[in-house]
Amino acid sequence: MNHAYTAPILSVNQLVAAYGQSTILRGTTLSMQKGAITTVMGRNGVGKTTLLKTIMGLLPVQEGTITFNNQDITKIPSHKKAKIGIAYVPQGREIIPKLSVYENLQLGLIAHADKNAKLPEEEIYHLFPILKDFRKRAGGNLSGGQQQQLAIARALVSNPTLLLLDEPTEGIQPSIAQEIGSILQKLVKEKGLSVLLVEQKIDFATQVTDHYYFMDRGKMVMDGGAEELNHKALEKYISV
Ligand SMILES: Nc1ncnc2c1ncn2[C@@H]1O[C@H](COP(=O)(O)OP(=O)(O)OP(=O)(O)O)[C@@H](O)[C@H]1O
Repeated sequence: MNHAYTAPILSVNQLVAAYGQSTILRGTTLSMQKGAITTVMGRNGVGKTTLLKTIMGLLPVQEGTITFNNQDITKIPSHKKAKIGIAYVPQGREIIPKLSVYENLQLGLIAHADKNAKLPEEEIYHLFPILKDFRKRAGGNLSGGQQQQLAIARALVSNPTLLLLDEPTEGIQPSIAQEIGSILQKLVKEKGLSVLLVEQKIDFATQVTDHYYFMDRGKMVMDGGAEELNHKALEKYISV
């Protein structure tokens, strides 16, 4: 595997994690460069979501280590991980449907390290203008793409340096997906954010990623720079 990184923000080393008796991560190893987008690809059920959950501390690590900014965070619980700068946008977004857009955004403050922090409304609405127009609308009344933007915006409210993002393009229109891709690239470029993305769509991944990993049955089996993202090779793995 190619590990030409100089300053990893996140290193996952030989991670093993399970749901009860069912082992899903079987020695997963990954290294992420600061200020870049790293994408994990792979078929359904190979353990991509489980990897994000384990990094976030929602599933215990059985073996292996997770290092974030040179700090061993293997055993740190998820709420503490949020406070040290890791944010997680799960698959399905988890917008609270009855709360307004504004109230959903406020929930992001819970994870902020500074308990007196205020909602950075201007910054959020600059990135996601649609959320300003809809700030009083119930979250449940937004389209899938708008909910995804809200979920990312809410995660940014905690001021993370690492964003874990699970299939943001699932079920949304290609044009909105492209918009989300551009916003992610902007965040990386302007704020130095690092993004660990789980994604099944090769077109989206090639649009945004700096480095990719390909996962199969709980392990990384291939990785490389964006320019090496080979459609044919990946399609062979991705198509079931
Ligand atoms: N809460 C759970 N309890 C038991 N098994 C689970 C649980 N969640 C996921 N699994 C199983 O773990 C395996 C890996 O699931 P995971 O969601 O990590 O895969 P994935 O690569 O993200 O796929 P997808 O794209 O479908 O989300 C699957 O076989 C799944 O059925």
